[in-house]
Amino acid sequence: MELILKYFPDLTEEQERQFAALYDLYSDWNSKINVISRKDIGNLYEHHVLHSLGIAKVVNFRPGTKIMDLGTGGGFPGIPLAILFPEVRFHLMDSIGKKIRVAAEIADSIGLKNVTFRHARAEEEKQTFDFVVSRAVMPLADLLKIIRKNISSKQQNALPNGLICLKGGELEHEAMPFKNKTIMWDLKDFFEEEFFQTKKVVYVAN
Ligand SMILES: C[S@@+](CC[C@H](N)C(=O)[O-])C[C@H]1O[C@@H](n2cnc3c(N)ncnc32)[C@H](O)[C@@H]1O
Repeated sequence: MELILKYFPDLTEEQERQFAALYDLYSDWNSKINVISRKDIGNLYEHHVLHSLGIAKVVNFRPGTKIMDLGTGGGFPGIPLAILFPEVRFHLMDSIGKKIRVAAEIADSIGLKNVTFRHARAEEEKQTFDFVVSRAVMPLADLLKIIRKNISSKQQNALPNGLICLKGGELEHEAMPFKNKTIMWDLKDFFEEEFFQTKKVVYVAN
């Protein structure tokens, strides 16, 4: 939890309480339904919560922004982002019902009011959003194909509407076809922990 305050020192008491509650909630739920690797639960704040918040280091979403988290699993990156941006609306989707249930239970336990959940494949979602966020779900090209229908043409942020992904490792190849619409940031420029050395935030404009 100190790690979150190290990089996001301006949290309200409510946000601090919500982030702090995540450890016990994920430990408990993860022992019943696997949403993150069991041996990684001790690294919850670094590998999952702070990693998700990497998106907030590159874009500051305006109040009223609508965001879909495609393949959220147990709520990453959607839940940490929803805590950080209480005035932004998040729609968390996953095709596996028991995972989205964990995300919904955790959001309910910490009193998150700006999140909706849907158990379905993203291909079936018809609503539109300013951004789609995603971590560890599928290659960029496949994501872009699915979400083309979900990106609203009305702009309300400094960054034009599009896809924002958390990715690791070599990406030049994957992003090549969309090179002129892509911006990449290295998370090591924001977070000093070793885990972030190779991690990136990738944005593709719609
Ligand atoms: C490796 S997990 C990552 C979960 C989470 N984003 C995280 O980083 O912890 C990938 C998730 O994507 C979901 N998924 C894959 N294809 C999907 C689709 N077409 N629509 C919705 N969810 C999908 C899977 O059910 C799975 O929960």
